Amino acid sequence: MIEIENIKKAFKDKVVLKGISTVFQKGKTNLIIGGSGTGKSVLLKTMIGLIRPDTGRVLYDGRDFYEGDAEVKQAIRREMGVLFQGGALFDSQTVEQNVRFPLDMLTNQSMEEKKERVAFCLKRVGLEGTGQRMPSEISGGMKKRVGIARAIVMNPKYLFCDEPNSGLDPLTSVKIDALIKEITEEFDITTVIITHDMNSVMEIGQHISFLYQGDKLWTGENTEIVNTDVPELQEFLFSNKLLRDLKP
Ligand SMILES: Nc1ncnc2c1ncn2[C@@H]1O[C@H](COP(=O)(O)OP(=O)(O)OP(=O)(O)O)[C@@H](O)[C@H]1O
Repeated sequence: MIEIENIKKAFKDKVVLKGISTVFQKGKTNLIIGGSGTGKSVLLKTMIGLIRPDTGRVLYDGRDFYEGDAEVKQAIRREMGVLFQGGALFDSQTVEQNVRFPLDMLTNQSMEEKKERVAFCLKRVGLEGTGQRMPSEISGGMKKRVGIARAIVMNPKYLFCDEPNSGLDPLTSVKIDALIKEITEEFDITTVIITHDMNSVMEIGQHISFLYQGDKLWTGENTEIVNTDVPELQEFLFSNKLLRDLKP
């Protein structure tokens, strides 16, 4: 579980996060949704330590990420997996080398152990036998799967995904969403996903935080979201025709 409490962040006089509090649950796909420029990426960055919030706390299973000592912070960092937008693969390295990268950087495992772990992760994301291919030889959906394999190779407790469906067609997006949800449940990971894909909201929105201009205006599940009475969320949801047709 990750708890964030009263996270505020401003860049000079531009206030981006106005005091966000929420809880991201273990074994669930926790979505952060909202329109462009509303602070989703900045919030995610404050959670993983790329941007320090001006005030507020981030607690990883009760451990304070910013106020804990250096070892606690280091331990939490090692428990994080991140799926970057676009996959962020190294083009000059094979699929296997890409997935192995965190193990090479952060562990003392033997090459045999690392290869075994990489093979397990590649198999889990449906890419068995592709380790020797180059990123340029595989499709966009496969690249995302490689990114997921790399994000889980260290057996993370916390998984962060920034727009996992960007650049994918609708069918591939559904498959990637389903894979992230399966992995989250199977390995009991606290997964946090930034998205503005309404399909993802309905498919895997087990816990949703809606941001609007740096405030959190709504929290809940996909099953109840269409019943919201928050006007900003209604506007966000029902800009999508499919959902407009479902409007109660
Ligand atoms: N390092 C920075 N310095 C100054 N302003 C920033 C910085 N990072 C983000 N911002 C500003 O913070 C605001 C929120 O940006 P953020 O990237 O979090 O939006 P977002 O909700 O993720 O949007 P999108 O869906 O378009 O990615 C934007 O106005 C952005 O310009």
